[in-house]
Amino acid sequence: MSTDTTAIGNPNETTNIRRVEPPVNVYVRIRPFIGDELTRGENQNMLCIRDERRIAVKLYPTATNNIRPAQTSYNEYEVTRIFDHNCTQQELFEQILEQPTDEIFTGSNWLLCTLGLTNSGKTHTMFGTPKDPGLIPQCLQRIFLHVGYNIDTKVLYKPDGLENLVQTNMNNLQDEINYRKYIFKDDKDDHRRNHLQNIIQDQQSILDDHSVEDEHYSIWISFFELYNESVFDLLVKPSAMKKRKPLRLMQNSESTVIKDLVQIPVFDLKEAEDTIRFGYSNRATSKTELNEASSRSHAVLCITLITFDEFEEEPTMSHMYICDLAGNEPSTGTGKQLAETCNINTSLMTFKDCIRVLNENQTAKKQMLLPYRNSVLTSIFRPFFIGRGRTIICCNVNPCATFISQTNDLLKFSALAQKTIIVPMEAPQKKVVVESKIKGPKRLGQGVRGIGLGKKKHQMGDGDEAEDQDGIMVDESGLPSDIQSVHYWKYCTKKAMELLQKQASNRRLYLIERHQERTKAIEYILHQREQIAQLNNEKQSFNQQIDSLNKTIVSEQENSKLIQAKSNEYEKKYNDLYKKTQQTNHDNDTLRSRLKNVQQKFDCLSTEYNTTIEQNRQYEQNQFNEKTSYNEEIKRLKHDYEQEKDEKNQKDKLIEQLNEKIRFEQNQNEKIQQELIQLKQDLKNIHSKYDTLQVELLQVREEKTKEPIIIIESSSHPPPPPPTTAAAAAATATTTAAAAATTTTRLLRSKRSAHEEDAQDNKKPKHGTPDRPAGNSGLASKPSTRRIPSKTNPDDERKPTPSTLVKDAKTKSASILKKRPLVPSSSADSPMVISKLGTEPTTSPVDLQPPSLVSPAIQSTMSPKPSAIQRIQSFFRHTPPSNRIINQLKTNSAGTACGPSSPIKLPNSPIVMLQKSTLAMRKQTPKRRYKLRSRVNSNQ
Ligand SMILES: Nc1ncnc2c1ncn2[C@@H]1O[C@H](COP(=O)(O)OP(=O)(O)OP(=O)(O)O)[C@@H](O)[C@H]1O
Repeated sequence: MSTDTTAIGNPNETTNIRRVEPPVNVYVRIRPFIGDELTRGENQNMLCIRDERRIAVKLYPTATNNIRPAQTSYNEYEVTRIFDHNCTQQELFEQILEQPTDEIFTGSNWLLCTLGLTNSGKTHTMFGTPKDPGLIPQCLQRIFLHVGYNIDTKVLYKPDGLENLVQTNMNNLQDEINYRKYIFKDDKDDHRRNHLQNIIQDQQSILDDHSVEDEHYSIWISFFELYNESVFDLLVKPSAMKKRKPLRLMQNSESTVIKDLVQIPVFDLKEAEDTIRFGYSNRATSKTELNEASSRSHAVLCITLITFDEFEEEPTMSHMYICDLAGNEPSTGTGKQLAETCNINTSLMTFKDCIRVLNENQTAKKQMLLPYRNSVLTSIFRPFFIGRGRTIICCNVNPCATFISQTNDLLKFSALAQKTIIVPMEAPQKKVVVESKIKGPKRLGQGVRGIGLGKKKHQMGDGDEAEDQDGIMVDESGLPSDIQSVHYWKYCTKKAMELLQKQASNRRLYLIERHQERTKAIEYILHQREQIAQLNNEKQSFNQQIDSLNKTIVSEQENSKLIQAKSNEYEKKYNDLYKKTQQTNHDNDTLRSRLKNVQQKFDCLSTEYNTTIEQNRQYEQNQFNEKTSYNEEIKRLKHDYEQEKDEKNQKDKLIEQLNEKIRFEQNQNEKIQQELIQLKQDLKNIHSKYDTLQVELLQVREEKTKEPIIIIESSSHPPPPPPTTAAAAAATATTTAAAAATTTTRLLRSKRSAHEEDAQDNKKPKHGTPDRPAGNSGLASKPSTRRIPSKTNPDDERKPTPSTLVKDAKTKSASILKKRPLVPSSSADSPMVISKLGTEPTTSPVDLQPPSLVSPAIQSTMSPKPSAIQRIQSFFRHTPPSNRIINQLKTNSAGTACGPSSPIKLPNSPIVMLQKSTLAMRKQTPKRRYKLRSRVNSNQ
C-alpha cells in the first residue's frame, strides 16, 4: 500500500498518523436455511448478492417508518468479501484466516471476531464440527504445520500479557504443569499430563549445554469468556467453575493484561484442540427462543506464538485473538437472561461505537476518544483499536425474512467498519523478565552471546560505574583517549552493540525472507506430501489391481485350458458342420433351381394375377355401370309404379262409380224381378191352364182312342229340343195334338228300341253308365263318355215329357222376356254374354241382354258383378217342374213322371252351374223308363 502520512492527534488514544493502510477486513457469511425455516416461509429472497463484495437488502415499506420509500427498495452495502450459503469452512478459512495465521510468524497480532444476530452461525463458523472444523481448528492446524518439528521443547519463555515474556524456571511453570494435568486428565498414558514436567526436569540436566541453532517456537493457549461484563477463565478446573471468580483487568498505556489468566503451552495440534474443547465445555450457553445452545458470553481464544533463534537478541511474541461474540438479540427475556442479553448488547454496542468513532475520526477529522472503557470487551481489544494489531470482522447473517431489519443494521455497520482504517503502531520494546536468580541456561534474551562480552560487561559494569562518575578523558570525536580505561572499552562495546544491532536488523530481514521461503517450501512439501499420499494410495490401488489381475490371469489360464478343450470339440463340430455345409450347399443349389422355377411360376401367376385384377376392375366397372343402370331402371319403375298407382286409384274411383251404377242396375233388376215375378205368376197361370189342357187332352185322347194309352213311355223319350224361337215354342204348343196322334206309332217304335237299348246297356261297360256312382272307375267324370240325350237319342226330341213341357214354358217366357223391352233401345246394340251354362251350346245357353245403363267403354274393359249376374241369370235358369204339376200328375194319373229329381233352385238362390254330366245323370235309362212305365200303369 501507499505510505503517505498525515498527522492525527494523541498517539495513545487516537491514531496520530494516518497512513493509507489496509482497512479493517470485514467479511459477510450468509448461512443456509436450517430447521423449519423454509416451511415457515422465511425464504423471501430478502438478500441479493450483487457480486463478491456487494450485497443488497430488500426493504419493504412499513407503517411506522416514514423515512423509507413507499415502494420496495434495496440498500446496498460493500464489504471485503461475501460468502453465500454454499461456502464451506475450508474456503472460508483460506479466504479469511490463512494469511493472518502465516503473518503471526512475522510478529503480527491479529484479532478475529464474529458479529451477528443470535442463531446466525457465529459459533459454527468459529468452532465448526468434528467433521467440518471451523476457523479455530484450522488456524491451529496451520500454525502447527508451520512449526513442524521446531517446537520449543524446552519452554524457555512464557508470555506475560500482550507484550512481555518471562523466562521460565521450575518455579514459574508449576501452575502450567498443574493445568495440563487436569486438562489432559483423560490421556491414558500420562504422556501429556507429565510432558511439561519432564521437560523442566530435563532442563536442569542440560542447562549448561544448551545451545540454540535454529528458530524455535512455543505455542501458548489461553481461553476465557466475558460473561456479564466479567472475565472468567475457561481453563480452570471443572470443580472450580461453580465458585470461579472474575479475573481482574490491568491496563497500562499500551496494553491490557488479564491478571492470573491461565495460559498453557501446547506441543502439538491434538493438545491444542483438547485444550480448546476443555475450555469450550466450560462456556456459558443456554437455550433461548431462537437457539438451542445460544452463547451467553463472548468467548475469546488467545493463541500466543513465541519465536526465538540464535540471531535474535530477544525472542519475539505474537498473538492471535479469536473471539466468538455472543449474538445480538432482542431484550425479551426476564431476570438472568435479560441481564445477559443487556450485557451482551452493551458490549457489542460499545464495540461498534469504537469502530464508528475510529471511522469518524478518519472521515470528519475529529479527535474523539474511543469509548473502549464502556465495556470489558473493548477494554481487552483496545490494543487492536490503537493499531497494535490487525482486526478481522466476520459478520454472520441470518437469512430469515423475520430478522431482515436487524440484518440490515448489521450490514450497515459492516460497510462502515470496512471503510475504517486502523493505522498500525510500532510495537514497543519487548521486555524479557528474568525472574530466576539461579544459574540458568544461556538465553538468547541475554543477547550478545556471540560476542562473548555480555557476561564480562555485566560483571564489569558494577565496578566501573564509579569511574564513570569520575571524569572521562575523550578526544574530539568523543572516543576515550585512554584505551586502557573502562570508558574506552565501554565506548567500544557500545559501538559494537550498535553494529551488532544493525547486523541483527539485517539478519531479521534476512530471516523474514527466509521464513517466507520456508513457508513456501513447507507448502511445497505439503503439496508433495499430498502427492505422495495420493501416489501411495494409487500404488495401493495398483497393487490391489495387480493382485486382482494375477488372480484373473490364473483363472484366465484355467479358462484357456477349458477353452482349448472346447476349441478341439468345436473343431470337430466344425468339420462335421463343414461337411453338412457342403451338403447344404448342394441342397441350396437344388433349392435355388427350384426357387428359380417357382420364381418363374410366380412371375406367370403375377402376370395372371395382374390380368385378373384388371378384369376384376373392369368387371367391377361393369357392375358399377349395371348397378347404375339398374338404379335408373328402378327409378323409372318406381316412377311407372307411381303412375300406375295413380291410374289404379283412378280406376278404383271408376270402380266405385261402376258399383254405384251396378247398385242402380240392381235396383233396376229388382224392378225387373218384380215384373218377372209377375210374369211367373202369369206363367203359373199358363201352366195351370196348360196342365188343365193336358189333362183334358189326355181325357180327350182316352175318349177318342179306346185303346189304352201308355203314357209311361213318353217319359222314356227325351223332351223335344227347346224351341229356339218364340215362334217355334208356339208351334210346339199348337202341334201338341198332332204329335199325340203319332204317339202310338212312336210308342211302338220306342218300345222296341227301348228293348234294344236295354240290351245294349247290359252289354256296355259300366263306366259309361251315368246312374252309377263315379266311384266305380272315375270315368264317370269324363265328359266324352256321357251321353247327351239331345244328340244321342233323337227320339227324345219327339216325345214331350213333363220336363220338356216345363222347359218349353220357360222358353216361352224367355222369348216373352226377350220380346219385352227391358232397356232403352240405345243399349240394345251391345249384347254381352254373361255366362254359359255348359261347355256345349245344346244344353241351356242363356243369352242375356246387357244392362241398358252400362256404357260401351266400361263393357269392353269391365265385367259385371258376379252376384248381380247370378241373380239375373237365375231367372233364366232351367226350372224344374213345379211341385204343383207333379202333385197334379200324382193325383190325376198314376206313374206319371214329372221331371228330374234334382234340387229345386229358387230364383233368389245362387246360380248353380249345371254341368253336362248333371244333365246326363237325368237321362232316362231303360230301367228308369221301365219303372216309370210301371208306376204310370199302376196309377192307371
Ligand atoms: N454455514 C452453516 N452451515 C450449516 N449450518 C449452520 C451454518 N451456520 C450455522 N449453522 C447452524 O445454525 C445453528 C445456529 O448456529 P450457531 O449456534 O453457530 O449460531 P450463533 O450465531 O452462534 O448463535 P448464538 O449467538 O445464539 O450463540 C446451528 O445449529 C448451526 O449448526
